[in-house]
Amino acid sequence: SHHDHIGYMRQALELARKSPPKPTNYRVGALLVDAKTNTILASGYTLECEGNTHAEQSCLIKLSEAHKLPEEELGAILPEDTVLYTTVEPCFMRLSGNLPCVQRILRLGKAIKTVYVGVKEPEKFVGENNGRRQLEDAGIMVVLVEGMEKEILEVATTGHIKEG
Ligand SMILES: Nc1nc(=O)c(N)c(NC[C@H](O)[C@H](O)[C@H](O)COP(=O)(O)O)[nH]1
Ligand SMILES: [Zn+2]
Repeated sequence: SHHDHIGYMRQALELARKSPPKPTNYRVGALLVDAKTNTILASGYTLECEGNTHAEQSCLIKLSEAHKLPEEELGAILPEDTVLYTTVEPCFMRLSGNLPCVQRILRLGKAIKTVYVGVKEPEKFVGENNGRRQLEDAGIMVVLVEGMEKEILEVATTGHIKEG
């Protein structure tokens, strides 16, 4: 139910608050959840893992380390009802040139069934984010969990220079 989604999105937002503010990215929190058993498989926040990492990417890196598998092979071990919660929708392009999280999700095949997002990505860095379309074309549902947009964006943009 929406209530459960809000609960997980709140947890993801708490994770986002751990991210060190930076003017060139967003502070995001993410959870990989087994929706059948309601258990958290991995959590992550922006810059948690070594290097210039995204929240969703950090979840996958941690699972990759736990299972001693390359990230792109995690589809083999993820439960069939795996879903992703992320406070900001997965990136489709990154100014750093690193592999976007939409591609990381797509290369896992059918492993991730649904992506729950707290907000669409603002157009500040890369313009209109069309990643949602790529996910849906691959049969992955993208669901906007409404009600937390303001606080998610406040946390996401803490490191940004405020105009005016
Ligand atoms: N969903 C999502 N999770 C994150 O953890 C994060 N930082 C972003 N941010 C999206 C934004 O478009 C990119 O941060 C910029 O495009 C800069 O790219 P880098 O992050 O330096 O690779 N988006
Ligand atoms: Zn990303």
